[in-house]
Amino acid sequence: MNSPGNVVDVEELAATVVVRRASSRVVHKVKRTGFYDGSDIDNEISPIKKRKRTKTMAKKTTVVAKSLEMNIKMFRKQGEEEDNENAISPSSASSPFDLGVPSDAFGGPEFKLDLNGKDDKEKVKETLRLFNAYYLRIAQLEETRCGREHKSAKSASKDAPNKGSSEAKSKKGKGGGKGGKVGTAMRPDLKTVTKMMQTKTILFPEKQFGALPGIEVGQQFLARCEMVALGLLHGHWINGIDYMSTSYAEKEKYKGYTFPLAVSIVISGQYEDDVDNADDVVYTGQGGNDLRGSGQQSGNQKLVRGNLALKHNVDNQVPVRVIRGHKSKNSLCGKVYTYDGLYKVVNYWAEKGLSGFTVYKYRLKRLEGQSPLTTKQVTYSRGHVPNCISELRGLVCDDISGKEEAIPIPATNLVDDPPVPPTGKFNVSCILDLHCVYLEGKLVIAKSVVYECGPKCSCGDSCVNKTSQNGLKFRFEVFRTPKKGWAVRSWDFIPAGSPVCEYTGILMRTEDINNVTENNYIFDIDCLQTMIGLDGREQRLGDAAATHSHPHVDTDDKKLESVPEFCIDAGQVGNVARFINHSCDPNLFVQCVLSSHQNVKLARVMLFAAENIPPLQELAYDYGYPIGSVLDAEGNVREMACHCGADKCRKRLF
Ligand SMILES: C[S@@+](CC[C@H](N)C(=O)[O-])C[C@H]1O[C@@H](n2cnc3c(N)ncnc32)[C@H](O)[C@@H]1O
Repeated sequence: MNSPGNVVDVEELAATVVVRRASSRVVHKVKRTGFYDGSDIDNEISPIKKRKRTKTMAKKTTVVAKSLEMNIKMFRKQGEEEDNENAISPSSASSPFDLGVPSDAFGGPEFKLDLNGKDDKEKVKETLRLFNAYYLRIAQLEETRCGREHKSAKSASKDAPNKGSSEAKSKKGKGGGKGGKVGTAMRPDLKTVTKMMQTKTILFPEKQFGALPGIEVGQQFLARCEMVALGLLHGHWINGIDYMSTSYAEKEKYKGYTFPLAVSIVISGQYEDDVDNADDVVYTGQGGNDLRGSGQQSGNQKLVRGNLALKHNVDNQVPVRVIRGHKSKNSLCGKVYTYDGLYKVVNYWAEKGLSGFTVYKYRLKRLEGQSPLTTKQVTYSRGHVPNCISELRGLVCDDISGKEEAIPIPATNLVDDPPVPPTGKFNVSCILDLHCVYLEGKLVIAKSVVYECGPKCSCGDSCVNKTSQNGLKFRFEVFRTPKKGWAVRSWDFIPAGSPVCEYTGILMRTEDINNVTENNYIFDIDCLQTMIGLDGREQRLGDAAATHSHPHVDTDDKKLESVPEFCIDAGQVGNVARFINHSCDPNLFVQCVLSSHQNVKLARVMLFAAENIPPLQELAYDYGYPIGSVLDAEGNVREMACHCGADKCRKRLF
């Protein structure tokens, strides 16, 4: 496979243009999607090429073009000077990644990282969780800062209209805020990396070649910075090649190796199909690109920096880690990155490229004995992500929601003979109408309770503090499993922290269902119990203030109510959540949400993505039953075997 356009990630580069140009815009983006999704990159760059423009568009385009030019210059200079070392560096005085946020902004429990006693996989998970926590907090702070500065710049220009607004202009130009100027907001993801460097929470801070423990083939990332946070990628958030510089030659453990030496490459594949023959790759080196996204060469490539490093991988027989970018509408820069494992750099050569300039090519061959490529797994083992419902094998129902949800939820059954559809009535919200703290529409960790704006708030439908009320965002499928009955998966990539769905059903008093023995669809609304850590329940992390000031949490409640007063019974009626199974290593977490009322005993129950979830991976949360806590009608302890398949499976559901 030939992999064009892997020299520089122009989309990443362009993203910085947009962000620097107008902070308020970025904030808007961040608000809408959580991660800056880069969806306006094309809109920003392509106008350069468009002939028909309005006057405003032409002006806007000039600004963008100038900014792009500046970024390109900065990028080139950086590339020349830095030899790829620490391109994202908190120590650099002129670093565009200065944090500029109050140091007390990160006091919450979500910013703690304790890797003691954790295995490699858990360390990766925890580090990514921390990345998300920092990211969302920083995005929120940026939003506040930019809003404040724009407001003060505006009022300054109002106050001094006759001075040619020089004061206002200077305010606008220089910006009073820490860590950025008005109109020069920085990307929260880059700031997040800086924060993680400062707090020494990058998982593998030292560059090293080879596989990194806990990072598995097929793991997906929303942004390059997530990979930087782990150490999978290091220095550069734009370059396609990350390498160890000549300074490593002085280290004893690298005696005998020639440096620079490449550790990872990013292939910015444009199409899913690119990966079909992905065991064998011809990779184009770096340099000589016009950096404008045309993919065209505008000069000769040289055998320096990353290109020289890859040559040394051939000479030293050192493999590189390969990361592929795939288009995705849910992600920063419109891409999701997948770690595809280690590749041997077999050989290299120089040739005249299509534009007549010299390019370096490297043949890469995937090392044997690694887990199969996930894209192949998706295609051949798990079945490929269908384009439409008619492609589904074993289809037993077109839409279990009966058009109640905006996106249909098909059900498939390749297990039963004859195949049967799931039973039960569908309902999008809890029957008996019951009814915050979102950071950019996402949550990275369960809080005691999240307060959302309700229907009586004047904020309107577009309010970001109504995230859980906006219906399904992802395409789900209910499918039959051999050992767990029905299960749910998504056809879309689900970014960490996204609301997935609510758990709906009939709202019941717990005492009324206590005599019902066989109902596997009861969800205790145990928000109060988890808030105050009753009955051995794990106390959810959250702001203590909310807990203590809550009108429905008083001392008597604490004493009396170790059993939740209410529950949601989805046995007969419910939505897609009733088919979501338990896992001892879950990819979802449970969150209590209050919106139209303040009674925590009747909170809504939402499921959120605990990590980046690739398409077709089964969705699951931890049911959280303490072993021995479920009794039958005679009071005997009931047992149920767990078939979640997690490495650390507890073997019993209850
Ligand atoms: C809320 S329902 C989930 C959907 C269910 N699988 C179905 O077919 O409708 C909960 C029930 O699913 C099954 N289940 C969920 N997770 C399981 C697991 N990890 N291992 C075994 N059974 C599981 C158990 O029967 C459990 O009582």
